[in-house]
This record gives sequence, structure tokens and C-alpha cells, in this order.
Amino acid sequence: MLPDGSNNTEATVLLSVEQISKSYGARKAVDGVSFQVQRGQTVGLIGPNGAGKSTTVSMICGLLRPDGGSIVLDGETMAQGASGAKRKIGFVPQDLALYEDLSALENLKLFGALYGLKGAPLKQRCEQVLALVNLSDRATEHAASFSGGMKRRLNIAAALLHDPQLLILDEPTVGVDPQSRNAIFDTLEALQAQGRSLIYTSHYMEEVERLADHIVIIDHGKVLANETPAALYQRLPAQAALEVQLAHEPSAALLAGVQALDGVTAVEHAGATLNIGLSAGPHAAPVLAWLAAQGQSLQHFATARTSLENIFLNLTGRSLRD
Ligand SMILES: Nc1ncnc2c1ncn2[C@@H]1O[C@H](COP(=O)(O)OP(=O)(O)OP(=O)(O)O)[C@@H](O)[C@H]1O
Repeated sequence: MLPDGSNNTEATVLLSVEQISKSYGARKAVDGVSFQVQRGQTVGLIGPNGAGKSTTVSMICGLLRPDGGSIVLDGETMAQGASGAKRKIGFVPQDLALYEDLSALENLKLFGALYGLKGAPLKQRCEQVLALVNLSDRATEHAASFSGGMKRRLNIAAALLHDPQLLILDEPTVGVDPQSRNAIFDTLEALQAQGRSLIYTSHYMEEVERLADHIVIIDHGKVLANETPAALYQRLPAQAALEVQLAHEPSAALLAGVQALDGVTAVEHAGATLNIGLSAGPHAAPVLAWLAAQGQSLQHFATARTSLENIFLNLTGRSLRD
């Protein structure tokens, strides 16, 4: 049931991916992946190198044919020749696709012509997308003179020329410095504000967490989790972390005492520093009060929310990145 009380999911689902698979020889790169993108939603597709993210998005864009399963975009099944559906997608590939010896504007005019745009509408659209990615003042400079992040933003602009409903970005921050990364995020947040739907692949949880309404975790070609960030947090044993600096290294009895307190999920220590996992932030105060009541002198303490970065470790026993 939808929030408005109706069951009309057709109206809200933009993309429906059902059990798609793809093998390269004997290797199953994608093995029964299913997820949906609602209109206006950003879905983060996260997984380690080789998880099958690029293969998945290439199939959604119609660049690779799935061995099995179905992809339905805006009510139309993606199949060979489904040019109508393909036009509703803008794709920003991992490898940059730009002509280095052409200016930003010339690059966009070329891409626009491929989509059948010309004349005044093409000129107007080029101006709009250049403004959106904040490159209007660099329009006449050669792409070769751009930084990695600027080239990536020009690629995003190119993918938006035909005004697609769904923009798919495959690891858009790889090889990009932190400042340019922020500029890319600004562009993506502007697109979100316009109500555009996005799929964003990454192996950085913090990026996906910042942008995505829904996170699909994929590993070895299979979906491990498909949830909102808030629901993923619920899956972590510790929701909050408390770090306490004691005057001395804690005794085994003190550690056992902390472990037995309400809401404590884990206790570790490194020298005199206690690291305590909590099932919820409000458990921190009683833990501190208990330590003080044991005669401990608390030199310093800090609380923090645990990171979603730990969810992959929690699900697989491995970290997201080596
Ligand atoms: N053209 C290809 N031929 C053979 N194997 C391939 C090909 N493309 C991908 N693979 C393999 O398929 C698996 C999934 O690769 P894919 O590129 O989809 O993963 P990914 O999650 O996008 O990884 P990355 O973050 O490194 O881009 C990997 O084992 C990869 O080696």
C-alpha cells in the first residue's frame, strides 16, 4: 500500500529490475539481481570491486543483454531495439567519454546531435546543462584542460542533454579530488531537487549514504540488502559508539560490568581507552554514570553514531575495500 492509501505502484515505480543475470564464460557476474527505483528516488548500488555493479547498470542501460530476467522502465520492457525506453536513461560511464581536443560546448553539441537535438533547442539545452554542472564560464575551453572532476561534470552534462527521467552514474568520483567530489555532489543534489531519479554506484558507503534514499548492497553478483539507510542502521548490532578515556587500564571485572549494562552490545579497550558499542545513543549517559559510581575518573569521553561502513563487514565478514 502506498502512503496515499492506494495500491497503484505503477505510478510510482520508474524502473523495475527482476532477477537479471549475466555470465562471462563460466563466471556469473550478476546472479539474479532485483530492485526497483521509484520516481524521484536515488538508489545507491554499493559493493566491492568486481561485485557486478557495472554489469548491472550496463544491462539497465541496454548496453549489455541480460542472460535472464527482465528490466521494465516507465512501463516499457527494455529489449533489443527498445529505443523509446533507452532515451529515458542518461548514463555516465566509469570511463570518461569526451573529445579532449574539443571545447566543453563543442562536446555537448556533438552528444546532443547524437540524440537528434539541433538548432536553438540544442543551444538552449547546452546552456542549461552547463549551468547545472557549474561549467558555464568554461564552456569554450578544451576538455583537455579540465581537471578529472570537471571532465566528470561535463560527462554528467552530456548525459542530461536529452532530459532523461533516470540518470545512472557508474562510480562518478573515482580519480576525483575531494573538492571536485563535492562539486559533483552539488550537481547531483540539484538534480534530486528537480525530482530526477538517480542510480549511483560506488564502493564508498559514505557517498551512497549521503545521496541515496535506498541502498542496494551487492556482492558476488547477488543482492545482500535492499533497504533504506535507516533500516540498514537497524541491522547493525551497535547504533552508537561511546569512547571513554579512563585514568588507568580497565580491569577484567570492570569490562564485564560494562558489558552487563543495559544497551551495551560490545566492549573493547586499547590501553586506558574504552570503546563501547550501544544499541542506542541514550544508553551512553547511564553507562557513564555507572563508571563514575565505580570510582573511575573519566578523563574524556565522546559519543558517535556507528558508521554504515560496518554493514558490509557485518553481512559478509569482509570489508567493502581491501
Ligand atoms: N567484459 C568482461 N569479460 C569478462 N569478465 C568480465 C567482464 N566485465 C566484467 N567481468 C567480470 O564480472 C565481474 C563483475 O564485474 P563488474 O565490472 O560488473 O563489477 P563492479 O562491481 O562494477 O566492479 P568495479 O567496482 O571494479 O567496477 C568481475 O568478476 C569482472 O571481472
